[in-house]
Amino acid sequence: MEPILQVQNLHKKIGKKAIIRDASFAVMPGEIMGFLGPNGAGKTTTIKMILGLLKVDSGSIQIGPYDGVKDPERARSLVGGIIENPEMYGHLTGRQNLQVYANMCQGVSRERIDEVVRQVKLENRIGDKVRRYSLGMRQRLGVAQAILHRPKLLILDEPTNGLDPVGIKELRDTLRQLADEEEVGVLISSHQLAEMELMCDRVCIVDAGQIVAVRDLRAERASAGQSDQSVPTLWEVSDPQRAAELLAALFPQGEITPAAGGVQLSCSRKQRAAAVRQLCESGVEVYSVIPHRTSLEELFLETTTGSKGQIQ
Ligand SMILES: Nc1ncnc2c1ncn2[C@@H]1O[C@H](COP(=O)(O)OP(=O)(O)OP(=O)(O)O)[C@@H](O)[C@H]1O
Repeated sequence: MEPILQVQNLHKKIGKKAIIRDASFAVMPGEIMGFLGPNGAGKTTTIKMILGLLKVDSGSIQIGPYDGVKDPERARSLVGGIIENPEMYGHLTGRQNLQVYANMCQGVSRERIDEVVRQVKLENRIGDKVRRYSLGMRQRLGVAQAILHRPKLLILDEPTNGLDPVGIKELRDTLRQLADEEEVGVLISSHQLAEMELMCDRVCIVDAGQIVAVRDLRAERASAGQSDQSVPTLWEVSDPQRAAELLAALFPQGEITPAAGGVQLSCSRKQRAAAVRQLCESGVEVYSVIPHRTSLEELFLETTTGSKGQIQ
């Protein structure tokens, strides 16, 4: 399968400052890709170049079969985007807003408007004036507007800003459905790491204008529980000292450290099963066994410096 977006060796200077340095990443059809980074890392600048709102200094942006730099119009016909809060007319209804936008696109029928309204689950409120909408409803109307022309790539810059948990979940469901059912590739920037961990198939972390990590969360989720890799594991037990002795006897190579309510020891799935048996047979009660996987927040903090404008 070919990527719907392929960014390669992208560079951008503003004034004398290098804002983006040699950035390369791809988004596949049907994939939700998180675009993460500290304030000032260069996310919006990259997104603006992909959307054709900012000139590229060097490097390439391929959108489907089209060259985004040399053939911007055709390339952008495949893209829908929202940068921060979508602009809407508050005195018009949701449907009228979509109609205004549809009039600027070619071939958007009334049926298509009905279809996107259903997709973003605004059927019950589409006849209300937009000034009465919650932020979450405005965001979903923004998504409806962005997908009216059936883009293959949807780009959202910080769409979860200011949304409450219900609004975030609704947006997540809408994007998941677009990715799964219509094979739309989604590039979404956000600072909400826990939310991105739930929403994204992969994440790309940018720091000081460079891509510093790409992580395949979907593959990690699929392999979780199946892989027999050794991972740091927290053992919450009735008698931590006795547990430490028993675990040390069972795994002489292992490093056992005290932890809240128990001990910590790295072990594989099979080793965990053997250890639980041993502890229980020896009269130590096991309350929980928690394998620890690196969270997105930990990866983010490890790979980013905070983009304090150190590049020139
Ligand atoms: N028009 C401009 N003139 C000068 N510097 C700019 C301009 N636009 C962006 N920058 C600088 O480029 C860097 C990257 O900004 P950008 O908005 O792309 O970051 P971001 O990752 O989207 O940050 P945030 O998470 O805060 O939105 C910042 O240092 C910013 O100050």
